[in-house]
Amino acid sequence: MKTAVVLGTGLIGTSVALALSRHGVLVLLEDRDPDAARTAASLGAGTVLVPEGLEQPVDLAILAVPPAHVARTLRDAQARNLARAYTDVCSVKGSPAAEAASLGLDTTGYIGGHPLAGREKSGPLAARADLFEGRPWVLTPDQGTRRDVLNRALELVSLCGAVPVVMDPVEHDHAVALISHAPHLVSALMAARLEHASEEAARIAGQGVRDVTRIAAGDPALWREILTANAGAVADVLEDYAGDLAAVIGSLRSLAKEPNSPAGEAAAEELVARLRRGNAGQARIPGKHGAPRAAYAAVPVVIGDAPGELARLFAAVGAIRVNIEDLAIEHSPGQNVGLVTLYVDPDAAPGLAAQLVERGWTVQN
Ligand SMILES: NC(=O)C1=CN([C@@H]2O[C@H](COP(=O)(O)OP(=O)(O)OC[C@H]3O[C@@H](n4cnc5c(N)ncnc54)[C@H](O)[C@@H]3O)[C@@H](O)[C@H]2O)C=CC1
Ligand SMILES: O=C(O)C(=O)Cc1ccc(O)cc1
Repeated sequence: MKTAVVLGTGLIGTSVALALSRHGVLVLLEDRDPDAARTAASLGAGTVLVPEGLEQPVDLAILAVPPAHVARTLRDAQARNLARAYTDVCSVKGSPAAEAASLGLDTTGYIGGHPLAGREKSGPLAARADLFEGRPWVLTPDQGTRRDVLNRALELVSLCGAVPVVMDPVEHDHAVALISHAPHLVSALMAARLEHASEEAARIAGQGVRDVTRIAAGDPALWREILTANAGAVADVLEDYAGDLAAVIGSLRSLAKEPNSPAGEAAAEELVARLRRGNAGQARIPGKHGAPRAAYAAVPVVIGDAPGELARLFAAVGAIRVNIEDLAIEHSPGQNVGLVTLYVDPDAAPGLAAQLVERGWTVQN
């Protein structure tokens, strides 16, 4: 790919443009908000497209606009003969394709796309060239999609460092309802419980509540569009969730009323069964770069809140010659220690823990 146009230079469009520019692709930028395109250009994402600026169609146009704008942006771009192939990055795939068909557009030159990577921030200033590195990128070709269009989209995915996954649009929308859209709402509803929390409660917030609510910081205007475009599938997931929630509340009420009775015991068992199903579901989430989650052993190490502590720990693990496969850091402001959980080969874990203790580190059991 030598040339591309990015239409919509927000978080995702600018991230794509940065990745392509770094690979030497000449990228032209356009946004209905001229400031967004200028900002993206100033970040090194490409050059602002001027109306008379295109002598011939570019190799690929990437539509990175909100869901309800995809089909109309495709119509306008095709009318301007902007590109030889078109794709989008929208979080839903069924409705833009249906709208494109109903507008009578040339859908042979268009392939739906969706990078499964994002941030809870919007706009070009939140963009990152490496946002898609190792992440799945769904493509939804249909029987009419031209082979050169599919290949161009595959090249885009590869230049962004992502992993292509081919899916049917309807199957995609059900999948993202489960793994992205319903979780977003659950996160938002949980975070909303904190709106009127006392100062004291907010101050002691730890890593768990941060993990559960991180995506609740997303842009409500964009999420309104995503949820509108996938409302039925998201409602299906949340209906099942509501059933579980009602059962859990029932168990907790029994426990609160008579914890030491047979009924309380049954309620506790019921809760544990649901927590175990949570363990099982969580274990289905693939590890880094989409690889199957390996059974790593966790070695939790307490570190002091001082500059260079993390580097000192890594150097110690390196000297013990153990590879860190994954890492989690728990740190709550106001506390003078943090907990670093090192995930390592299970065979190496006991030796690593013992040697770290020998070197003066505190390893939790
Ligand atoms: N935010 C996220 O984490 C992810 C978003 N997506 C999808 O990427 C697309 C863009 O989302 P973000 O970059 O997050 O939003 P954003 O709000 O950061 O950027 C959207 C940009 O599109 C521009 N725009 C809106 N309508 C336009 C039109 N008709 N013509 C030209 N420009 C127009 C806006 O001015 C804005 O600069 C959406 O379809 C979203 O579903 C996909 C993966 C992750
Ligand atoms: O922030 C995160 O972890 C996300 O998962 C963001 C995200 C939002 C919307 C998408 O269509 C894809 C990814």
